[in-house]
Amino acid sequence: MQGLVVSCQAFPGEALFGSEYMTKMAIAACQGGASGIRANGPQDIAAIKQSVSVPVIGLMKNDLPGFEVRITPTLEDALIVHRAGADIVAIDATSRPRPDNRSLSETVRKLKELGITVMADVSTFEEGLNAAALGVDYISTTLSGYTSYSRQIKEPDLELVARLASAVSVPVAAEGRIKTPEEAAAALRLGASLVVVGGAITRPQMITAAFVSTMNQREAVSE
Ligand SMILES: CC(=O)N[C@H](C=O)[C@@H](O)[C@H](O)[C@H](O)COP(=O)(O)O
Repeated sequence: MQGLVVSCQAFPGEALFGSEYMTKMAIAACQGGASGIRANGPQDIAAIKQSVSVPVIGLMKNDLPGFEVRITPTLEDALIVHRAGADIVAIDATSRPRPDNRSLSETVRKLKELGITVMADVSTFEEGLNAAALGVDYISTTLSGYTSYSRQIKEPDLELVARLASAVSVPVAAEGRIKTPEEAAAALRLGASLVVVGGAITRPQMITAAFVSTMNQREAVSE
């Protein structure tokens, strides 16, 4: 898979929460030329798979008390995502403790034994190298800025994209805080095979808030 992957995710409390809305988002993304969809939870994954022909990267966000890992944190979660029909299963590929007490390496080994295609969501260069050595199929910069020890920047971490793309042989996805087509194109120039864009395409409340905030700043300047 190459090109633009649109992440279609909404959570309880968001106006577009629900598989029906996420499926429509996925169809709209495909009409616009998306090469893939990223989706959360077995219901959304199964519904989207029935409606689009592009590959689906599935994950399962699971917030378990006492654990920081939340993107498909256990082997069982990964198998649920796989059974729901995901073509690629995205998992947290940090070394933080996992709720099922399995190491990342054991989790990847079991998934690969089952022939499952794995995307490693990482927050640092070292985590990317480690994931590549474990035999994952894709590496994504998803978690940069979302672990306490990774780079904390407001922009997409294109430096991490470039470093990983030049160091590993598996495809690298640029993911996280990509807001403009120009940033997405820059990620490709830096070596990304895929660019995953979520909120900037599929979260209208976030897009609206960005408009409102910038408009308010301009008003404040002209007052
Ligand atoms: C950190 C985390 O939990 N990321 C999640 C991963 O699936 C999603 O909440 C993001 O929307 C996705 O990564 C796309 O990123 P952005 O919405 O910034 O384009």
